[in-house]
Amino acid sequence: MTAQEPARARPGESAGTAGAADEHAARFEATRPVAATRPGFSAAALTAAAAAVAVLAVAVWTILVVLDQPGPGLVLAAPVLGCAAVLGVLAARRRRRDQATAGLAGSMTEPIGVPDTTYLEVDARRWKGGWVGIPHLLNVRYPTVVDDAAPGWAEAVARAVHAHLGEQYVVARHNARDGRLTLRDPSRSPGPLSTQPEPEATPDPEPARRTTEKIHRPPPPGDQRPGRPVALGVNASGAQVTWDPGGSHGSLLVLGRSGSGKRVLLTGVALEAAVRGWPVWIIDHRRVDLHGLRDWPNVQIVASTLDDQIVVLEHAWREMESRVELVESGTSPADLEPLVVMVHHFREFATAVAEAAARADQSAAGAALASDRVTQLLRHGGQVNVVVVLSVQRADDPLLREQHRDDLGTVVALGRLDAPASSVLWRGADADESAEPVPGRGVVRVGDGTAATVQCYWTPDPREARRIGDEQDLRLIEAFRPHVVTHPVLHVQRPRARSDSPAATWRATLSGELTEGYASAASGLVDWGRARRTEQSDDTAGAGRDAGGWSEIVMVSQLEPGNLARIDDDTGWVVVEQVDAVENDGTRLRIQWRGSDGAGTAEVSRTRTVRIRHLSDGVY
Ligand SMILES: Nc1ncnc2c1ncn2[C@@H]1O[C@H](COP(=O)(O)OP(=O)(O)OP(=O)(O)O)[C@@H](O)[C@H]1O
Repeated sequence: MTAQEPARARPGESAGTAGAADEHAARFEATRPVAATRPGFSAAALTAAAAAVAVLAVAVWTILVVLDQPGPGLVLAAPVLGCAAVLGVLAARRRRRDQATAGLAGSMTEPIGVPDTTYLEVDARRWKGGWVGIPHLLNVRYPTVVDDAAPGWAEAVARAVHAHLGEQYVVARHNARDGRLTLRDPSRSPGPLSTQPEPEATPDPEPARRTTEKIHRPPPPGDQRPGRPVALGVNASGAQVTWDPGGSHGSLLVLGRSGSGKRVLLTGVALEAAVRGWPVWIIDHRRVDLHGLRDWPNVQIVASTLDDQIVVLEHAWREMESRVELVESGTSPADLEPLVVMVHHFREFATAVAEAAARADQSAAGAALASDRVTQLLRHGGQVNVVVVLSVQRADDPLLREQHRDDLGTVVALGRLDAPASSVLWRGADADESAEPVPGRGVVRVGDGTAATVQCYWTPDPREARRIGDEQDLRLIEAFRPHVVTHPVLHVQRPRARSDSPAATWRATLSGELTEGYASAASGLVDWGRARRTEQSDDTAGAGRDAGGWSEIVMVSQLEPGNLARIDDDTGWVVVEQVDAVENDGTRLRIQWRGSDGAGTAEVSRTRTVRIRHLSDGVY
């Protein structure tokens, strides 16, 4: 052990020398908790309260007897005495529970590795079974100098508690940095969450290292059952945690501060939805967070300007309304394909809409447009397969208030929550639930079910993955690329505003439409429709012909003979004739191409990106 290492405290171990033992004791001494903080009234406080109430009852009775009113005296004193008796009983139970907790702490000193129970704070909760009962949740604080890094340390503590109480416990959470361990009765763990590994779940070979490393999203199974739940991540025991968009808790709210992993989780959800063939509409309020999903097959639109975002939200709401009408006229909801509507940074978006409405002199209804639409989508969308996925940054967001709680479905809270937020979010039931501030680490809760820790899967942004060229990320992205585009790209078409006034612009925005294909004024990222139109305008005979089709960026390693590609600016658009490996160079490919000005060969890095064009046949 080096001088910097913390003392390894194991009762029963003989310290090498008296000096070392003293040093060890001194180090522990400094970590002794000042006073155990226990929630609720102490047994002494309850006893004192019982005595005070009993004295009050006797005093009331005595006064009324002196006033020659023994009957009313008895009527008044009896219930007060009853209260005193109840307080006395509670005090006695509290004392018994404190004794049981002290016994529990005693059973934990050895496996935890502290000299005695004064170094531990044991907060025992959810007592059930009999008058005193046994606690079903144990929050333990121990000194951070304890050596808790050994494999199986936390499980050994759980076993010791099991031996002491005869009730089995599992490790719900272990925060080594702050010296906190939470044990709970395993019967609480199952619930709506999938705590058993799904058949396709990839077992984590090194669970102990999960705290620090990315866990890559498992590739989609060959069998693309549309109803298959969406994987979110893994729980503390390595089992896959999933979200069922088609279930009764179909919407997903992702809560977390900046950098906690909201964008990464939303990217994963979008890819999972797209590979199932579901259309995905995205409102990306910060404009660039999810723009890597633009042009991704089945992601129909990533709206980045406020006007476009309002149109997308309006359309999602209209889509929901028309689906409701369909169901009313006899269509089975099961026949309605899921539509995933994602709003990243919902609160900022709603505030921006309210400000735009105020500038346009709109009524309160205009200002609340985003909140109202989202609330209605949350409330009714699930019944007609319009699935809402939202991200927000703050746990005190009005959306999380009590009146919306039943509509929220599945909630993933990433990172650490402060106690009041946690208590509001989990309705006080698991007020201690909060995850460590590790990116992607969170607590997930489905409806009113049990909250569980989750490490969300890492999902790369498709565009970033291509730019960086990380092999593993690129493989993952390719595994998720849908083979067939079942839902064409959409763009917003707005009527021209009658004037430049904010009110006219607002009205024009609200009557905007979502139209198939790319906008003619779109950026160079989506140039196929525009390029075709330009060529046709030169050729007057071709005017009015189909201008469908789109382009996308792919890696050179994805090029196939027959692709229409722009290998570089010199070649312009050419047809790929053959793609071969370069001898003795695994990093490059030889591409034979033919263009309008002749043919040629180019040796290009496998991971370089090129743009290819597709005709609008719906098939990649
Ligand atoms: N599941 C994850 N596994 C590993 N690393 C992650 C995970 N999620 C996020 N990260 C890391 O954290 C960084 C920030 O994540 P992300 O951009 O998703 O945060 P955010 O909550 O969307 O932030 P903001 O609110 O500022 O947009 C990522 O770039 C990545 O490095």
